Amino acid sequence: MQLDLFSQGNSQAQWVSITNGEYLFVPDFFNVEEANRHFKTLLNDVEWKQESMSMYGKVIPFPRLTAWYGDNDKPYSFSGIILSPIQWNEALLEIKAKIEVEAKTIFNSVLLNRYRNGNDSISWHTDSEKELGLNPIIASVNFGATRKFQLRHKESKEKIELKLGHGSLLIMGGELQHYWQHQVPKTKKAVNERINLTYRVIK
Ligand SMILES: O=C(O)CCC(=O)C(=O)O
Ligand SMILES: [Fe+2]
Repeated sequence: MQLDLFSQGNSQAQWVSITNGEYLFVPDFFNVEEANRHFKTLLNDVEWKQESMSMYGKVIPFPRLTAWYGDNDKPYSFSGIILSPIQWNEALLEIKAKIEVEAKTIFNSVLLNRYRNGNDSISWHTDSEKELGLNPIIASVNFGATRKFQLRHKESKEKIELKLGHGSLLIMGGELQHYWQHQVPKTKKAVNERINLTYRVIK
């Protein structure tokens, strides 16, 4: 098969077509030195918060730390909470510039999740808030521990599992957010911290 290098980003990864969506996975998008540097910087420099949500009159802390950065001040609603972005820092802009080439998309915000151990997780959901528009491109960057990322088709219940490791990039596109839910399940294995960044375009 002939690769059309000019129609691609800077890696040679291929988009994978699935029923009702597509994704591109680049396991070593950042080399180890870059990934180590970003991981350390993000652990220290990001204003990590313990957010919580109210359900049936109870306050339930999210099983992870979060932060929301971006270049506009449109508030963003997520899992029942409203987040206002903090202005970009240097590390987040450096990562943004690199993934924009691959995604052929200019992002204006990023949601960060910090999974402190195997007990931290994110349960089944779609990234289909109306601020993201139709068929959003979402670029997910991973540093630190490898965790399972699962996709599940809403109708057929088909499952796809990826292991998102240190320095990897996963871009989701097409109709994927409308037809597939995703999660990072808890694990009983001893796992170190992991940081995930999902770059998004808020309309
Ligand atoms: O941590 C991950 O890989 C996924 C995070 C996620 O799905 C989200 O922030 O919406
Ligand atoms: Fe998500």
